[in-house]
Amino acid sequence: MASRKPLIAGNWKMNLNHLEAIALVQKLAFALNDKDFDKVDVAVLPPFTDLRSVQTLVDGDKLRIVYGAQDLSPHDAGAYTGDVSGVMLAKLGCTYVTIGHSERRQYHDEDDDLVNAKVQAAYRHSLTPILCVGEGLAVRQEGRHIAHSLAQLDGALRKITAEQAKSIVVAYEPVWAIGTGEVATPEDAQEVCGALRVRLAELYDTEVASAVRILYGGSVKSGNIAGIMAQPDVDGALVGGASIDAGEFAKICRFSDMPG
Ligand SMILES: O=C(CO)COP(=O)(O)O
Repeated sequence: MASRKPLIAGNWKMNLNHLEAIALVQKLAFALNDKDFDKVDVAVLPPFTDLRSVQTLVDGDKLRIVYGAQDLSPHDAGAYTGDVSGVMLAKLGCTYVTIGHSERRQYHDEDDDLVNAKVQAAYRHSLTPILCVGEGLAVRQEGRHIAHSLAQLDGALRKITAEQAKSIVVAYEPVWAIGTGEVATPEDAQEVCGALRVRLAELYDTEVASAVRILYGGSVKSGNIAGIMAQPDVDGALVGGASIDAGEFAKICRFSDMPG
């Protein structure tokens, strides 16, 4: 069994300007210490417009916080007005890029083919995808949540080699739990995260399956993180709303101190 270092990633969504971004990362750096970073990887995923400011702060103060973007273009350069490429994100020192978030699937009609093209683009530029999968309420009520999430995983990983897949981060984010305060139970999270790991073993092998970090996302707070992290196939969290409050996010990063 590979030991997987937990990852707590904060998806700021469309919140915080570059000055607010600097303030938040400074507060977070102040709240966390080396012992925390030895136990957990901490990432922030700000809007594109904040990335340069975050890079300057992280580099200048040699912070152990890493950062990434919330999306990227499937193309590397060219006439794609408004898009941002993996080349640009890599140049800004991004470690991660979120791909296939349900809000992109919903509001920008992103399908599995586009998600797959974006995953390939991320790997072309040595960015680690945080691939988001997860079902909406209707699918959950029909009991098809596992099949739905596995199909999204299959679609995203087409043409991705075992060597590449080993480093991917998969985030299970049931849409009905995002921003609703309706957190999945730890058992719900484990059920799908476990099934995703089994699928990784089927698509590749057990080495890949045991290396990949699988996160849970959806109304994660300091009060529910411990129970979620206690699940064997949950290796971290993708945090939305609670990640733009430095104190609350720091508590989530210290999940081992939180009551279960
Ligand atoms: O979408 C999410 C993270 O990507 C989850 O958002 P909330 O934590 O606000 O529910």
